[in-house]
Amino acid sequence: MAVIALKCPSIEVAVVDISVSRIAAWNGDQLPIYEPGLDEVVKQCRGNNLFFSTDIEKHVFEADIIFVSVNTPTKTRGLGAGKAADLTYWESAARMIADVSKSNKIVEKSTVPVKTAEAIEKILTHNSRGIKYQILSNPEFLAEGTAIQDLFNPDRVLIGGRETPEGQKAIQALKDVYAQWVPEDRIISTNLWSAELSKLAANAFLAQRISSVNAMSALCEATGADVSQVSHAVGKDTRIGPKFLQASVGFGGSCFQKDILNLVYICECNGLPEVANYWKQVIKINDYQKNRFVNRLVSSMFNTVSGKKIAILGFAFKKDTGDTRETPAIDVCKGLLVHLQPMSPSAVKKVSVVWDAYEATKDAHGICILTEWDEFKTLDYQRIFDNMQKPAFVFDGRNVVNVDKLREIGFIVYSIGKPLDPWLQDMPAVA
Ligand SMILES: NC(=O)c1ccc[n+]([C@@H]2O[C@H](COP(=O)([O-])OP(=O)(O)OC[C@H]3O[C@@H](n4cnc5c(N)ncnc54)[C@H](O)[C@@H]3O)[C@@H](O)[C@H]2O)c1
Ligand SMILES: O=c1ccn([C@@H]2O[C@H](COP(=O)(O)OP(=O)(O)O[C@H]3O[C@H](CO)[C@@H](O)[C@H](O)[C@H]3O)[C@@H](O)[C@H]2O)c(=O)[nH]1
Repeated sequence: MAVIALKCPSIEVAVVDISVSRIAAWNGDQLPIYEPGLDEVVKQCRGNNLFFSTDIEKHVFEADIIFVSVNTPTKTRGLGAGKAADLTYWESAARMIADVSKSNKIVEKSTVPVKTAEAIEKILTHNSRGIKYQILSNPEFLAEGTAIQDLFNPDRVLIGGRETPEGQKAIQALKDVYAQWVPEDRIISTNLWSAELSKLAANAFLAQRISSVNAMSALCEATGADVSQVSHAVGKDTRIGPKFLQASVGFGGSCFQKDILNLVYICECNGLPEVANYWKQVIKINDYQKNRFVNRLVSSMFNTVSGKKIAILGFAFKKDTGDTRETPAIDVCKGLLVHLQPMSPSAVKKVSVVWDAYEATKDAHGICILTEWDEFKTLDYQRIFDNMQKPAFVFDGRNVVNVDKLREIGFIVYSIGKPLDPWLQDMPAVA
């Protein structure tokens, strides 16, 4: 919304939220999320044509187009628990819109199950005060850490709407907003269901690439191949392409797992268990990869981490974001705590957080790199080695360190999908 405000000075953008603390932060000096370039955009527009408020009804009443971007987490209870998207927030927003809005254009910005627009349409129509609503699906494709660049220069903007004259008119109104900075040939319009499904499909395809390369990384370790070389060679095929082939400890973030589970649930509900199982494997391999990493670590360290200090470098789910939702680091840390013997309720207290990598690694037995922050590429590893217990281990879950250099210093190094350190060769790493 901040980028729309920046690119469309004639449009007034009001961002409203039920969270008082978040809105206060958006109006303050320290924005509630870290995202490169966002501060500049917000500070340039705020108070001019970009406003943050908790006065939801007032702004919804005044708006010509309403974007609904509420959270759609995985349901934790009841029908579809653990898979289906929880549309509670969406439904509550729709009911409020029906009560106060005078505009007919409602845009689905949140990632939602296919056919949500139909459900929303029903809520709105049954509560309408004479307005004939047009629901548009305009899913968001930005990635955290590169959000501003992604929004400035999107691969595509997708707008789905009804194939009626009124639907087409609404699509055109939203197209006119994006056309102020996005080339027209990148603004795609489809029917509603294609737009909703394309968002889930895109995330499933992206996550599938990561699970594919991660599955290869296990085979690389078993055979002596190097996953970076394999990715490079495979990605050179223009039909495959080089992006999203970086082996890792597993994908994280608030979107991939949630959206694939949602896709799986939709497949099951539509009587397509084979298709559901196909996509489930993407998540299973991701879980396998995180387990495999923990097992490698424990088995290398004489099969126990009790009484040991493990330094975790990086906790965010990727670099250049402060977001830790569904980060693989959570599962790795939990996995390590499970290996503590005896397991006690105080195990979680054995975790402490510090700012500095040198402090974290001091007297540690092992290091896990779980986020690919640039900082970790240029640390003084000799200094770190000198201050650690011996043998000193590095488990690189992001393939950021120079393995040869670290081995020269004296570290035992495990790097995902790379030829194994002799120390690890005879040790089991089954998940
Ligand atoms: N985070 C991303 O990078 C990203 C990218 C693409 C799509 N999405 C999708 O966008 C949606 C939102 O994701 P997010 O990461 O911003 O979630 P979030 O939980 O960080 O933010 C959602 C906000 O909605 C507010 N909210 C909930 N109900 C409300 C209501 N009735 N009225 C007003 N405000 C309400 C919450 O207070 C919260 O601040 C999800 O569907 C997600 O899948 C997110
Ligand atoms: O080659 C790769 C690329 C990514 N990742 C990991 O995959 C996760 C997701 O990364 P990324 O997709 O870059 O970030 P997100 O912000 O989760 O963005 C995804 O999810 C958003 C929310 O739906 C979509 O809008 C984006 O298009 C989609 O890329 C992170 O843990 C990355 O470390 C890898 O392990 N290897």
